[in-house]
Amino acid sequence: MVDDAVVAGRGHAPASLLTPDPAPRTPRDPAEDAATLADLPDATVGRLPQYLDALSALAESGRSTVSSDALAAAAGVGSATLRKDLSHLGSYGTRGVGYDIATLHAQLAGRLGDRAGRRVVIVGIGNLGHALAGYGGFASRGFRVVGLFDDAPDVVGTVVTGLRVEPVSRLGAAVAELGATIGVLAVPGWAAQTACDELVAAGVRSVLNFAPVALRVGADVDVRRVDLASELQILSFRSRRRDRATEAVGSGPTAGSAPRARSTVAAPGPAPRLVEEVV
Ligand SMILES: NC(=O)c1ccc[n+]([C@@H]2O[C@H](COP(=O)([O-])OP(=O)(O)OC[C@H]3O[C@@H](n4cnc5c(N)ncnc54)[C@H](O)[C@@H]3O)[C@@H](O)[C@H]2O)c1
Repeated sequence: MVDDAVVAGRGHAPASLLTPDPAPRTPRDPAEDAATLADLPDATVGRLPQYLDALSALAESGRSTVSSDALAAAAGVGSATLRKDLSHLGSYGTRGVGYDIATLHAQLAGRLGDRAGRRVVIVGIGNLGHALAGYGGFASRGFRVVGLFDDAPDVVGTVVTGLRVEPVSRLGAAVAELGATIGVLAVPGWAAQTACDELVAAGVRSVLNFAPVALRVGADVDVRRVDLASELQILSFRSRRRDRATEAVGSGPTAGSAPRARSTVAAPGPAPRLVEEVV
């Protein structure tokens, strides 16, 4: 039997900002809620975790309010972007005071759904599965890892961060028993489609896929793929493009009347950017 344990660990949100689980749900008008969520641009949703991290850090430093400029700087986005994002959520702050950190944190966390203590199962408990099972960042965002699954006989039955690894044949029954709504795939690429199909058959509609393959799913299933190798490739490409642009500036017609040697270091780099893209 799988223990219903919260994986403990280092958290991003200070205790004062964490909502206990199960959390009291604020009564809302479901129709209004659905409309608000549907209207929220994906790019805004993608930045909400950055705002949450920044608010947590500000709360940890003892602050109770923050200006939009300071919050934007802490989150690494432009002020106009932050104000626009928060206006989608109906958060405008108070002139001269800014935003109340605890209130805004609760509002953003609620919009992202982490007040519901959403339950996560991980399929594939190898190197990555182990690391994910012990990742404190899930718990601090209100996600509970409630089930671990694998198909290797030497892995099934072992205990990882307090949870006993179950055979994938138990997935269907266990997902229902555990109330899991999110599945994390940490299996090899060749096994990912089958494992995904098993998750979907078990009733899971949200899948975080770490395997380096594109998964085929129905329209009612949401898959997010995390691929660190691709991110490295993109960084590498951008670095090459930056170097080429620097070279072009150094050797172009506006570079001066005297012929210049091509150089990759002559031109000053762009001003440091605060924006850090989330993988
Ligand atoms: N996205 C990323 O940035 C990133 C980083 C590291 C690894 N990965 C990917 O994550 C996956 C796991 O990597 P790893 O290093 O942990 O591999 P691993 O070999 O250590 O672990 C894979 C685990 O999956 C299990 N497994 C295989 N088929 C299964 C199935 N059908 N059902 C259930 N369990 C099954 C294996 O028994 C094993 O325990 C790979 O696809 C790898 O490419 C992605």
